Amino acid sequence: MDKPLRIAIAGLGTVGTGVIRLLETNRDLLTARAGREIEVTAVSARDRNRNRGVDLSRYAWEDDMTALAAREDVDLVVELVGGSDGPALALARASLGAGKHFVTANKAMIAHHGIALAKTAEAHEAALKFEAAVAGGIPVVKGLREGTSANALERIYGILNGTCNYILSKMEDTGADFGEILAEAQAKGFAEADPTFDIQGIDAAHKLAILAAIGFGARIDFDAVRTTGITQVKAADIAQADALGFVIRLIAMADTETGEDGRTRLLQRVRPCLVPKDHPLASVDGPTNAVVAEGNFSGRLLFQGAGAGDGPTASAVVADIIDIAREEIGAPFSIPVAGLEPMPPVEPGHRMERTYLRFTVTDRPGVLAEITAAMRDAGVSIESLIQKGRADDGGEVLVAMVTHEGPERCIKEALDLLDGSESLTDAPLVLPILRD
Ligand SMILES: NC(=O)c1ccc[n+]([C@@H]2O[C@H](COP(=O)([O-])OP(=O)(O)OC[C@H]3O[C@@H](n4cnc5c(N)ncnc54)[C@H](O)[C@@H]3O)[C@@H](O)[C@H]2O)c1
Ligand SMILES: N[C@@H](CCO)C(=O)O
Ligand code: NA
Repeated sequence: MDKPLRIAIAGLGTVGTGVIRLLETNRDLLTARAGREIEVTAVSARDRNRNRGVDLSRYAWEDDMTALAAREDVDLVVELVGGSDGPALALARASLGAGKHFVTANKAMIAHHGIALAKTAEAHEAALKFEAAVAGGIPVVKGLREGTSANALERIYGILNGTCNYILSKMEDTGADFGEILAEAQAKGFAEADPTFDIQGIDAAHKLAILAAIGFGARIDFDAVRTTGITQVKAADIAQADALGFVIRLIAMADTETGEDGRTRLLQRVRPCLVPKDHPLASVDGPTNAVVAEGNFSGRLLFQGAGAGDGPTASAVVADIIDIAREEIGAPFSIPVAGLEPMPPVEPGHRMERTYLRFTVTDRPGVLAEITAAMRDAGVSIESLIQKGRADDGGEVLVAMVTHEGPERCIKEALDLLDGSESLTDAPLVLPILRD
């Protein structure tokens, strides 16, 4: 048998502790699959004395995690700290620069610095792997790098944030308020250290940018992801969507089109959408994630499973370690960095969509006429419209509508016409309807 693969782990929180537990529990099976032993030699985290329920006494401890990269007894560094910059990035640069393989669950860092890190990895013939960074335990990075590699992909889309999905599906089941469910998701260990990354859609945007790069051969462009989170979604919208035959999910989607200049353009967006109840993504509940990839020969593929949590995320981290033990290095984004194409973003105004719109308005005569006139003037055709009762106190009521399919820019024009209207008491909510 080959020499053991010697690894160091930085970060011993939810995921780091899960990795240690998995390496211990499945030791024999991992040795057989990897073809050699996987041996932890050193670890680093903020607090040496915290009780994590795992025995760390056999491993060397480094207070400064960057020191792991310089250790002679380390072949591979695993980063489970988080943060796009700071110590995680310093560790990635130092490790790859020293020719050590590098495995991470850090989507923020890969979304911002993945290309530069992949270049360093290539230059030093080291592996850079991040299966756990996207959709936790689901092997979707591998699925796109290997499973769909024979296809031109038409679309990649799915549910990439477990916290938002947990909140939305819990709101659906219980009618409970947003805030208290977010606290539950935090307690269960799904949420990011700063949960605004989850609820504002930023975490899903990090993951989408990574998948788009792999799936479309694009240079990662995180700044081009058009991102809307779930904070504006009310329990009333969920009930309304239900009555219309939909659920609400935070959907991340990327596709491409050819611009007038002949260049391939990339559209990446994260937004809450109405999902028809018979769509496979509608039954994805709780912290589960799901990714759909549509290949020109494979047809629609659905990857589904746990997108967060210690066990599933550890499973993805250790799968990457096994690949490296087997010397399956590969290009981090499927093709060498020089081959990744810079793809300018699509301006999506011409895209055709059906849309759900919700207005919170003052309950007085003429309000509905004002809204429908704006729709008419902007060329938006209304498929159905619901006004929720009368407010007893003459206060606010909710007006919801679903439009026929039309160019996205018309919706924007209608909202611009209503901008500043004294009838609207809250910003309107616009939710596209996911098409099959
Ligand atoms: N929790 C999940 O379900 C999940 C799923 C997929 C990916 N991730 C990613 O995995 C990474 C780790 O997430 P987590 O949930 O385990 O986080 P966590 O907060 O539970 O653990 C982070 C660990 O890093 C250490 N750490 C943080 N800052 C440090 C610093 N400046 N110096 C030294 N040590 C430091 C902490 O002490 C802790 O041990 C993040 O990049 C996260 O986005 C998490
Ligand atoms: N905060 C992330 C963790 C998994 O990446 C989520 O909720 O999906
Ligand atoms: Na994954």
